[in-house]
Amino acid sequence: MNKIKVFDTTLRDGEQSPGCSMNLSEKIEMARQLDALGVDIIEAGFAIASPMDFKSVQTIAEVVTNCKVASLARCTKGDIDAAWEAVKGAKYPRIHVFLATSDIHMEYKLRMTREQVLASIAENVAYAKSYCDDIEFSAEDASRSDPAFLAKAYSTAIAAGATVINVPDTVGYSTPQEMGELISYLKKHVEGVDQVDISVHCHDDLGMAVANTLACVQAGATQVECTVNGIGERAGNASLEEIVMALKTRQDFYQADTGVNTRQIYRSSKLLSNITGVSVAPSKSIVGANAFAHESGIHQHGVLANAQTYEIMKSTDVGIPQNTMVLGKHSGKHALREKLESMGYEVSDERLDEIFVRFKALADKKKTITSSDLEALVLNQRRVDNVTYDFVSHVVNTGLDVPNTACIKVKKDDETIEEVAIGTGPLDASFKAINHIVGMDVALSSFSLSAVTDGEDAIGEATVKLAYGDKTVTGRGLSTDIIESSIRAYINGINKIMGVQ
Ligand SMILES: CC(=O)SCCNC(=O)CCNC(=O)[C@H](O)C(C)(C)COP(=O)(O)OP(=O)(O)OC[C@H]1O[C@@H](n2cnc3c(N)ncnc32)[C@H](O)[C@@H]1OP(=O)(O)O
Ligand SMILES: CC(C)C(=O)C(=O)O
Repeated sequence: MNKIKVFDTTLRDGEQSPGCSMNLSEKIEMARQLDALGVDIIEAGFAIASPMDFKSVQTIAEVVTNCKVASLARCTKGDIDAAWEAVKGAKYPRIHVFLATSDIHMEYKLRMTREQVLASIAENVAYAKSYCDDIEFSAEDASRSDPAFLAKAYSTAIAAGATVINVPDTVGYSTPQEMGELISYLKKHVEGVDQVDISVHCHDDLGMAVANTLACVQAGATQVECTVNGIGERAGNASLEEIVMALKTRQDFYQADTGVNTRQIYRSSKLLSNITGVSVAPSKSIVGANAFAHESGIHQHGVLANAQTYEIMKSTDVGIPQNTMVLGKHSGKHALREKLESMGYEVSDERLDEIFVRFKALADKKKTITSSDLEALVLNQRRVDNVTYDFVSHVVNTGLDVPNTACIKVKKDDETIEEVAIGTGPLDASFKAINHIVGMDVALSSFSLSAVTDGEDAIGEATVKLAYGDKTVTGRGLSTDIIESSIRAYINGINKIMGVQ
């Protein structure tokens, strides 16, 4: 089994992501979490970039106890001095020196010839080495560089003292096959390559950062550079959680693993989202809200029988306490029964069928059904067990300066009865129409409405007190539509009066 070192650059490349800037205390909190996560190296920042960046690299170097702490530096003495000043207090300091090697970067950005670039690498890597044993050299835009020249650049860096050579796909241009082939090529053509770690740093512009990273591992890379939640410049960096879990889950294929404590993955992801205010997409691999959630009935049935039917990882392995069964319009009876039982409701098959019908009707209106929705459904089902009148539909016309009218349709036995009434408001009109249907002069003595579940599509519960002769009953109704829940409550009350009679 090959041990792959994890170089986390959430606090440097990750922070270069627009909207992901962190202040000093946030960076320290995140660094402590990365330490607990068990990454091998934390790139804490780019010390020359600003006094705050310098201070955060310096403080992180002091507080982190297990991992190496690196600072980025251009090939300039000033950058390297700042990087060393910032990391020198670390238990295991590293200076990360970089210079671009692609023709386009050298010509337009650096305005340097190939010879000048090689000379700068030799000089600056040696200068960094005069401070620190552990030196990483990155050839920026390596994947778009001439491979022969790239090999020379890395050979020069190793000769000057580099202990890690990093191969960035800076603009996320490469394919997995190309990246794998590049690593194989460098293993053959870089002098001294056997004495150093080969690292890979991929960006996600074409959505291939993780695939590219894994292809490099297959080809012999021994360090992977990545960020929590995949944050980073433009479309982001390779995501730490995806690489780590791919290696763990497919050890049979990659024959490699990391030293990351995967149970800290979810906590790290959450902390970063809380700090930056940038949340991950629900469908994001490993840490997205839906990564271990099942809504469709066929999948839920499978998972209840054996989680491995639809889960290739255990949620607990990434620190998510359990997988979730989301009840919604695609769910089936197996999951509904399981949920009801977990809430303490033992239901017969017949009763489950009844609840299931109402559940599906509600799920068509509401995106997800929560425990309190379900509770409301079950309890309401009990209340209407002895039904005389069954609500079918309503049409209400209401507005300012127009007559409020309601047309209510109910079922009694096999007969459908419909009545129209005018009232002072939509509910008064509806209740009058119901009174016409049942042929009784029932009086409404009180009415209240409350939300029993949360969110935009919350269920409203209407409660009515109805008086008829010497009888007073309470009726309740539930719906995401408050007029419907009021009508249901009124009909529920009427049914109770009929029951008492
Ligand atoms: C691929 C990557 O992620 S690389 C890291 C990118 N991250 C960042 O840039 C974030 C932090 N950066 C900064 O705060 C600023 O860019 C600083 C402080 C580093 C430099 O700021 P400035 O001095 O104003 O330069 P500016 O950013 O405008 O331009 C970059 C300069 O660095 C030079 N440069 C770029 N890379 C390197 C390198 N590896 N080695 C030496 N010089 C380099 C450029 O040629 C340019 O030089 P010039 O000023 O002589 O034209
Ligand atoms: C500095 C290097 C490693 C980098 O961030 C890149 O090339 O993307």
